[in-house]
Amino acid sequence: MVLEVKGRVEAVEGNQQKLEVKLLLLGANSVGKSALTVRFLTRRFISEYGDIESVNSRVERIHGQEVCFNVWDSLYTQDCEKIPSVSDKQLQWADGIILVYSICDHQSFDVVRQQLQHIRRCRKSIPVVIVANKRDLWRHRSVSDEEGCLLAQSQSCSFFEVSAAETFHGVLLVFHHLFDLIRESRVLRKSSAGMQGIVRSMSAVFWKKRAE
Ligand SMILES: Nc1nc2c(ncn2[C@@H]2O[C@H](COP(=O)(O)OP(=O)(O)OP(=O)(O)O)[C@@H](O)[C@H]2O)c(=O)[nH]1
Repeated sequence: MVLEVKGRVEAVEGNQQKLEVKLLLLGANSVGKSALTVRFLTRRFISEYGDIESVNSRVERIHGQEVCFNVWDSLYTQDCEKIPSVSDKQLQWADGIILVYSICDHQSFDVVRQQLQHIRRCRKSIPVVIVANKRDLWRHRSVSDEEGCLLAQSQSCSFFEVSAAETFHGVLLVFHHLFDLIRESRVLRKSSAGMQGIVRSMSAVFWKKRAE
């Protein structure tokens, strides 16, 4: 079940504003999307998770500011004829994406590669973090960390290897890092919109003067 969530910035007590970010988790079946989500939201690791697609929230204070994380834990549908199980709705909704694969499953790495290609075609500059999960199962590794790193570098993404089963902090780092990327990209968008505004006003003055 997918629950719709509120707007982007909400006023809270006084003049302070609560920042809101929307994070989408994608990746093949059983790579640990729910495990990562639940770890981040509750600090806990539970070994089994239902097949429920959901958006859940958690509010945190980062650098003195309230941040509401809305996390969409998606389901991978194998029978999808279209590009691997990423809908337009998901891509329009998200401020940032976490692409998850399991280090023990090379096919799940291929799914991430395909999903990333699709994402870059639709939303070229959306912040993306690639997460190689199940690091605790290194004895069964079939994807090297170099492969993950190279893919991330080639598509301007960040890369983390974690274990949702083992630690909360590694998982927290992923979500916080994505939050930082989203904040930077918003600042960049704002300043480029500001520049465009200045250029527009200057050219309006210029053309007005020429017309006089
Ligand atoms: N050893 C180990 N097992 C993990 C880890 N993360 C998840 N799992 C296990 O992998 C299985 C699948 O995890 P899920 O979180 O349900 O994976 P998912 O990607 O949400 O799967 P779908 O809901 O099918 O899309 C579960 O049995 C988890 O307990 C991890 O870091 N290490």
